[in-house]
Amino acid sequence: MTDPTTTTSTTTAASSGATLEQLEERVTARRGGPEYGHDALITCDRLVRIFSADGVEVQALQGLDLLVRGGELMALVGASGSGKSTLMNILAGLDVPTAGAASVAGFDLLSMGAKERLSYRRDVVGFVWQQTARNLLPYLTAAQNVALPLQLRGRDGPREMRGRAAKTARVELLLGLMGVAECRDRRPHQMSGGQQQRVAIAVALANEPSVLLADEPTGELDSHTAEQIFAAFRRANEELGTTVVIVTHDQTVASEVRRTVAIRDGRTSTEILRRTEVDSATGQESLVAREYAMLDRAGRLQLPAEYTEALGMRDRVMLELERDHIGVWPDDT
Ligand SMILES: Nc1ncnc2c1ncn2[C@@H]1O[C@H](COP(=O)(O)OP(=O)(O)OP(=O)(O)O)[C@@H](O)[C@H]1O
Repeated sequence: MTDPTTTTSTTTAASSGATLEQLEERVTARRGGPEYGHDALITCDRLVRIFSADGVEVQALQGLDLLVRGGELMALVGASGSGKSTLMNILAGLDVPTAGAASVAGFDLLSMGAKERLSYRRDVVGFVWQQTARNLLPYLTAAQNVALPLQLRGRDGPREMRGRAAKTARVELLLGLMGVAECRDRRPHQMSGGQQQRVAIAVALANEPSVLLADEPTGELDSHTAEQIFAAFRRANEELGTTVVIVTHDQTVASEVRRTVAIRDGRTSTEILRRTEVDSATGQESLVAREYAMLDRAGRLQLPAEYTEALGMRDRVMLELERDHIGVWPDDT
């Protein structure tokens, strides 16, 4: 490895030595490449959301990039105020970003009109909120709550779902899948918090959404009940193929998914991927987790605070391009 202290210019290391023709070729090749997020179900591209309250601006999202592929079950984590709920409200179609781009299942979340937004919220995304009371209508039974979205879709829905028998069958199927079939004729106040949340997931799944969004769905529940709720999300993901995004503070939930994305100061900062590895000698399976930092489209990287603080890195760092990695050193001038 070269001694970083002798390096005078590092930012041009990647391009130094390239001829003008080679640089032009690289730019042309990049232009012809696939669009960002072309194969993703959810694409957030440099998403910005600024709130103004009493003349004060709050930048809740500061250029957030996120791609979620169809069929994923993933968790979003982050400190209070990092922008998780703001992102969920945008993905749910309840709020509109200030700038950037966001699309879900081909719907452009910035440009869609009122009518399109309504059908997006009714048919493309389902959501489950933390407050159990917010998810269900108190004067309807569990079965009636699940049937409501099907009735609201009415004539716009698929032909095979228009008859009363088909609707009843779907309600039964979803309540069964969520393990709350016995609650079908009960109103919310006659159910436990956990049962209410599982009925809420059934409601959210009624119109076969592409994406199920949940904002702290286990926040009001004890850990055993939280596990049951998480198992219900997993069943929705595995048996119905629904893409699931869960915002959670719950470490158990976050560690049970294959992908956990952390948000910091309105941007995605790190990501943990978990995969099953089989020991070639013993044949034993184990779950291996690996943490990654996010590199945004402009090449910006957020270094973990504990790393930069440990080495006293501030304002400026030195970079060195090596054959298979980039070195980062504290500025010693
Ligand atoms: N409607 C609003 N008006 C003004 N500021 C807002 C509004 N909604 C959110 N904010 C601010 O935006 C930032 C991000 O808030 P957000 O609710 O998205 O964070 P969060 O990560 O979900 O936090 P928590 O985990 O506490 O729910 C915070 O500083 C918050 O005060």
